[in-house]
Amino acid sequence: MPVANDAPAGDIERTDGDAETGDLPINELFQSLQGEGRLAGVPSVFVRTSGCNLRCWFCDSYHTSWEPTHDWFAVDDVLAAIEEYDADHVVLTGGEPLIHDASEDLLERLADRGYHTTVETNGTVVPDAPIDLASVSPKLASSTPTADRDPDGDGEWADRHEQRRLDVPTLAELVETYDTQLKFVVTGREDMAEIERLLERVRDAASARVRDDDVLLMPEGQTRDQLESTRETVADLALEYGYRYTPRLHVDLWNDAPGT
Ligand SMILES: C[S@@+](CC[C@H](N)C(=O)[O-])C[C@H]1O[C@@H](n2cnc3c(N)ncnc32)[C@H](O)[C@@H]1O
Ligand SMILES: Nc1nc2[nH]cc(C(=O)O)c2c(=O)[nH]1
Ligand code: SF4
Ligand SMILES: [Mg+2]
Repeated sequence: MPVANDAPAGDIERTDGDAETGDLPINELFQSLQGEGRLAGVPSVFVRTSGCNLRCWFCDSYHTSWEPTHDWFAVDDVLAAIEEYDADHVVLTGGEPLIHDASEDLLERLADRGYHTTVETNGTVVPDAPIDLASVSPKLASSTPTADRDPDGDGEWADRHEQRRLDVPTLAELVETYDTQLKFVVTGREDMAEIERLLERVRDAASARVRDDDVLLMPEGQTRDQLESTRETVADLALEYGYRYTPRLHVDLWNDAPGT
């Protein structure tokens, strides 16, 4: 049973800190099954930081990007909350977790304690920290919040999002530094040309190999109903192009319930 409001995160002491104190803005902390990627199905503790440098129109974590909410917690208290669960795997996500320096501290200390760490990231920042699986989700043109798709306004974020969303040298460095999966949110066949082009550029720029096996296509959709209309198309594209398909297991199981 996924844990939401009664999670230990609700019990850990709130600090009045800010970024300069080394604290982290935490939106939620809960246990669930990893729903996406190579480790789908593995029980994991999720730490969701708040704040993002991008604004995907489809963001399923609206309260970490478009309208961020959080409390500030000392890294010690985040660790204590994680340790209350019987889990070996920790997933650091957001928002964009790597825009916070304190994420590096958290990752170091999780590694010291023997946890397997996955970081869910948009691939625009290279951290200086140990990570077991970098789960990188580069953002395609179809993610840009143009005026007709902006959930919050009139396309004010479109230019900034467009300028920041892809950074090939950063993606290449992530691939070289970490065991990496590249997990693309796919809205339809139109996305494939950009994925192919981007992979070619990353493969040219990186000294490490990117196998087709490390490339995952994930259907866009925040709810079961939305996935109903994208998953088969995306599965067919994975077969056609020879990439991996990843489900969104948590959405299949619990729809869009918080803390899952
Ligand atoms: C909320 S993001 C947080 C981590 C990081 N900011 C990123 O985008 O990778 C977590 C994962 O959810 C994916 N995601 C967000 N909204 C989605 C949607 N509507 N459908 C499918 N995947 C989505 C992201 O691409 C990413 O892989
Ligand atoms: N169960 C579950 N698996 C996930 N994998 C990546 C997630 C994320 O939001 O980063 C996520 C999430 O929110 N829930
Ligand atoms: S990069 Fe991640 S957290 Fe940021 S808006 Fe896109 S999906 Fe949401
Ligand atoms: Mg999620």
